[in-house]
Amino acid sequence: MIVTRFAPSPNGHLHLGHAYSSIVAHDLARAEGGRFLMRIEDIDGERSKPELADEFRRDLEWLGLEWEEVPAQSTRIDTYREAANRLAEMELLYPCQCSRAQIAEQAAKQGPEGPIYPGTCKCIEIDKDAPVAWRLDVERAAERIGALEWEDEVAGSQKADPSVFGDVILVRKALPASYHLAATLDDAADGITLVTRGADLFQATHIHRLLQALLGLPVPRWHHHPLLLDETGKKLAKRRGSASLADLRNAGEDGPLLAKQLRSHILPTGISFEKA
Ligand SMILES: N[C@@H](CCC(=O)O)C(=O)O
Ligand SMILES: [Zn+2]
Repeated sequence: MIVTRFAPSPNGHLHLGHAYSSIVAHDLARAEGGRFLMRIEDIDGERSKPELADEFRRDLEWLGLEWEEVPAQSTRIDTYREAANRLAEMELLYPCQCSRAQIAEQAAKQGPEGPIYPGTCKCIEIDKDAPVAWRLDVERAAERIGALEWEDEVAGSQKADPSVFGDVILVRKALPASYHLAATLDDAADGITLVTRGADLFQATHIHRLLQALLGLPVPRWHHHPLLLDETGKKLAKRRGSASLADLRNAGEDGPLLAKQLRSHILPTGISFEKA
């Protein structure tokens, strides 16, 4: 059976892009008589605002979607810690105390999400009194596992290229896990068979595929859908003034009609799909 999910982070309001994403995931599951889950990804420290989760539920309901909600990430901290310990025992993690500024200074290469960390801390003694993040030694991990592939319903078969982000952080300073570790573990625990999300997370899948191999997790398929862009050609974001679903809902807009239009790729003026 097909199981999809919508996994919003409660650090800002949902906008049209999220509406589209949740509808795509919902419909892909429903078309096959499968299950559609919502998981609140609330381990972003002070950026997580738990009260937004309730707003998200009202937004999805307003769109006319039905879902099963699985436990939020904040209830799963032990499983993240356990997985990080296993990777540490495999000697695949190393501590890093660099600041963003230091990394930008050290980096020689740019990745999809900014400077690639050059591994400077691999052999450095850590300061026991200062916060530590744990990075995956990607080259070592990839060597141990060998070549990997993954399947995207939209883009086709992919050869995993886990080095795209350099040595990613798996355990953040003062936070139990990074997005990569938490989402990969949760998708497995939730029995997700089709990971559905925006194309902005396409590259992240290379890392997730490696983590699955390292941790012996089942391998789903992926569906990375096109993003919605605003009138300036940038992806929708509340901080750039994109209307939130809560605003539209409170203004009395018709949620099911909006859902129907998004399904037919009819977008409000100024909004467009990113070209693949
Ligand atoms: N929580 C992530 C999405 C994670 C995912 O779909 O893998 C976000 O809101 O951007
Ligand atoms: Zn470092």
